[in-house]
Amino acid sequence: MKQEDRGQEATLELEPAAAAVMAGDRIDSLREFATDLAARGEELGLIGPLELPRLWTRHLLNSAVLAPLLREGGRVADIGTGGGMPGLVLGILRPDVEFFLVEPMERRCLWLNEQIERLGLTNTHVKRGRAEEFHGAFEADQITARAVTALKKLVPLTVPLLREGGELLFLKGTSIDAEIEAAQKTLKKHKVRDIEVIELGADLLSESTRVFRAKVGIHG
Ligand SMILES: C[S@@+](CC[C@H](N)C(=O)[O-])C[C@H]1O[C@@H](n2cnc3c(N)ncnc32)[C@H](O)[C@@H]1O
Repeated sequence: MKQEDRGQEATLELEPAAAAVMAGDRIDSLREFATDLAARGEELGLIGPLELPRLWTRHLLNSAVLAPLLREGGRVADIGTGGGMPGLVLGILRPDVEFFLVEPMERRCLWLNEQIERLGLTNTHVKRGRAEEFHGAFEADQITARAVTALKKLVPLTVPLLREGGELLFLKGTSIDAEIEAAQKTLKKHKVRDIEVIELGADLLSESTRVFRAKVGIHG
């Protein structure tokens, strides 16, 4: 084993027991993605140099907590997928759902398409461009996003991509209450209702995840 390989092995987080519980029979594909992301993610600018020791908990499983919230047979648009979180992870975990991964950066789209092909994910498709470029081009039942922008800007980018009665599911940090406060006018304007902030993963992960969940429109 080369010296640099030993160095990487020492810093990469061991797979937590929760991974197999959360991924079920999709665990092998999730492991394949984790291995490639750990090996090439930093070089490709997909994850920061400090992320390897928390790749599973902070990135892969933090994304995976959304999987049980996705509607069976529905269509999900993940906005700003970057290196794959949460959209590609969810595409692995929920083969019954169709995913559109919306990402403007060419290099990231190439990476996502490579992973989709390698893992044989026939349910997952990359849409290269900014969310606003797809307004009127397609509709989703649910929209996911992580670390793209604050709620006040994210809502106008995403709501036009949602069908009536569709749902927003945004992975957010501790700033979410302040973000909701700052976005009050925008939320009202875009008919965002039934707003909840839910904590997910507390039973399985050392760190739970905060999710902004809301419906959009008058019906459904
Ligand atoms: C900080 S990265 C987060 C990537 C990934 N969601 C994650 O959590 O690891 C933000 C991503 O959003 C993308 N992005 C920024 N503005 C966007 C827009 N208007 N529509 C779609 N994607 C956007 C960027 O290209 C980038 O890949």
